[in-house]
Amino acid sequence: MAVYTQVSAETLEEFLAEYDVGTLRSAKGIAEGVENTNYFVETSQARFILTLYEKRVDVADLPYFLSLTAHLAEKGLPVPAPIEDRRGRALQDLCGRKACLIEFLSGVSVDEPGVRHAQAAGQMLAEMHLSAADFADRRPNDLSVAGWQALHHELEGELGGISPGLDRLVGDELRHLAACWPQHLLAGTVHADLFADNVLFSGDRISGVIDFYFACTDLLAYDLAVTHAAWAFDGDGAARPELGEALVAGYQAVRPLSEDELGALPDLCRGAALRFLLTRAYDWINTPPTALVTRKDPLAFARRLEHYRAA
Ligand SMILES: Nc1ncnc2c1ncn2[C@@H]1O[C@H](COP(=O)(O)OP(=O)(O)OP(=O)(O)O)[C@@H](O)[C@H]1O
Ligand SMILES: N[C@@H](CCO)C(=O)O
Repeated sequence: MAVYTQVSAETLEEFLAEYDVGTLRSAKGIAEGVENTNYFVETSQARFILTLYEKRVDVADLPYFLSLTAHLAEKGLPVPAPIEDRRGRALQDLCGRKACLIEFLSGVSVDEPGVRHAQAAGQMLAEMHLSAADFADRRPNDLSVAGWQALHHELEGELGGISPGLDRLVGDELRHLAACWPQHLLAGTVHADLFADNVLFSGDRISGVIDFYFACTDLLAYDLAVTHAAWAFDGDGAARPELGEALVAGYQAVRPLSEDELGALPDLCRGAALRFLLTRAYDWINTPPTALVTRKDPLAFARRLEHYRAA
C-alpha cells in the first residue's frame, strides 16, 4: 500500500479552500504505488489526485517534474497537469510533506499488454520526446552508468545473497557498458520509467501517462530501451519479441531512429536492464521485511539482461 501520510478530511478541506476546485466530496487513499502517498480526491467540480512526496523524492527536483508535466499537458499530451491554487502555486506544504494536487486521468493500466498496447506506448514515448524538445529545464540522470557503478559499489558482496553469480554478472556488464556507452546520440527530456503500470488505457488508446519522478535529460534512444526492457517480456521474464517490435515500430512511426541509434539499441537495452536490476536489488536488500511495500524481483531484470547479452 502507499499511504504513508494520513490527511484528515478537515485538513483536506482547508487545503482545497486555497483552490478554485469546488468543495470536497470524498477522498480515498490509493493502495497502488510504492514511492509516494496518493489520494483520490473528488470535489463538487472534478476528480483529482493528491500526491504527498515521501522521503525518496528529492524536494529540489519537484519543480522540474511539475514544470515538465505542465509543459507536456499544455502540448495536449495525456499527462496529468499540476493544479495551481489561486496564488499560482502548484507545489505546497501539507502534513509535513511537499504535496501537489494533480489532474485525474481516466483509464486503467494493463497487466498483460498486447501488440497494440506496445505500439501505442512506443508512439506516445516518441510524441513525448518531440513535445519536450523545447522544454528548457535540465536534470542529469543520476541513474546512468556512474550511478550504476556507485550502486554496485554499495551492493558489492551482497548481490550473491540474492543469487549466486549475480555480482559477477553485474561487474562484467558494468565494465562492458562503461567502455561502450554511446556519448553522441540525440539527448533530450526522457520519462525513464515508462513501465506498463505508468500508462493508462481506454481500450487501445492511451488516456494517461503518469509517474514522471525519474524524468531527466538523457539519450532519447535510452528511453526507448528502458521501455523495451519494461514491455517486451512477459510476467515470468520470457521475451515477447512481437511486443518489442511493435514498440519500436510505434516509436519510429513518430520519430524515426538514426542509424547510430539503431546500432546502439542493443547496448542501451543492456543498460536499461542493468539499471532496474540494480535499483531492485538495492531495494531488495535495504527494505526491511516489516515494510508495507512489496519488493520487486531483481532477478526478473537479471533474466532480461541475460537475454539481451545473448541476442
Ligand atoms: N494523474 C492520475 N490520474 C489517475 N490515476 C492516477 C494518477 N496518478 C496516479 N494515479 C493512480 O495512483 C497509483 C499510484 O501512482 P504512482 O504509480 O504515481 O505511485 P508512486 O508511489 O508515486 O510510484 P511507483 O509506481 O513508482 O510506485 C497509480 O497506479 C494510478 O492508479
Ligand atoms: N518501474 C520500476 C520501479 C520504479 O518506478 C521497477 O519496476 O523496478
